[in-house]
Amino acid sequence: MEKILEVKNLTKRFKQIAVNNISFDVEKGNVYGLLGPNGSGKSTTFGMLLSTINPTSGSWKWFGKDGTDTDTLKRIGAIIEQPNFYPYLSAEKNLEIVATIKGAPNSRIDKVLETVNLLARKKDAFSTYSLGMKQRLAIASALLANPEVLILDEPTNGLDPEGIIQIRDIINSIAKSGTTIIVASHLLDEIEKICSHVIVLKHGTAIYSGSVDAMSNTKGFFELRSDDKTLLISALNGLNLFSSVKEKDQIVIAQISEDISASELNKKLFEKGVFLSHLTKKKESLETQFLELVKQSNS
Ligand SMILES: Nc1ncnc2c1ncn2[C@@H]1O[C@H](COP(=O)(O)OP(=O)(O)OP(=O)(O)O)[C@@H](O)[C@H]1O
Repeated sequence: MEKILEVKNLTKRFKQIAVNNISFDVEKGNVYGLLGPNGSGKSTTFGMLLSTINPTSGSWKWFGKDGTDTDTLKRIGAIIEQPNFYPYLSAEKNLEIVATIKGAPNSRIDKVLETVNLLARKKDAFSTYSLGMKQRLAIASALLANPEVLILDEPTNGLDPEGIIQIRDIINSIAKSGTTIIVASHLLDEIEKICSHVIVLKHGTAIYSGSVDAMSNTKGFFELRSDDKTLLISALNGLNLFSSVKEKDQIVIAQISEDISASELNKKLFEKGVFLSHLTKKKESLETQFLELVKQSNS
């Protein structure tokens, strides 16, 4: 798989450490999330990768080339802060100005407005746009020069639920067209819905880097109940299928280490003389696993 970005031991220290020795790769065609609470170093990371903040140490390559020069920047569409559009000009006229600055052809304007669902409103003044429409226009503007990578910093900040869904759908459709996307967010739900890969930042340190699927890749657990709890627990322990067997509020919880279906387990327990009054197979939500990950990094 072609590498778009390779980051090695990137560090930024202001008075305090903002980004602490992070390394990750971005492969072509995927959507990467930089996930972390406010102040965890997301914007600083983008700033360094876009050459607006000097790193303290570390290195990176865009498209196999060291650092970020002007040629590289032409291949990247980024929205780090709300761009300044002229309020009294239409979306179309604003994009004409951006197209001239970026050297993009005006023929791209309708195409990018269509991508962000603003084509029908292109003649309207920017000042009449809702916050969600303004954000969508910013995305259109970043797409004008047909970038290979799109970088978005908290793209749904301040938007209502409908606006959030619209932005999310647009990001998903841009990703489907093959553009690599790196998006920073403090919202786990957003990352889960948009991204294939995630780098979790905490106080500037990457505490997880990998696929979103792998982050949620536990086999889950069974909840079981039986009149003879002692026999149930000893039978479960004897099966060697579980990493732990615990009791919680009259329910026995068995963390699965070897894949097994509920019906297979029921049969095995029945053979050992255990009669179940309750059996369900569950999986922790990504949120629970995320909190577990953050907790582990504290210890
Ligand atoms: N110019 C600066 N001077 C001093 N400290 C800074 C500067 N920029 C950022 N920081 C600090 O670096 C840390 C990381 O900030 P950063 O903005 O990168 O985090 P973030 O995850 O993007 O959060 P947010 O979403 O709130 O912007 C914070 O402690 C912040 O106060």
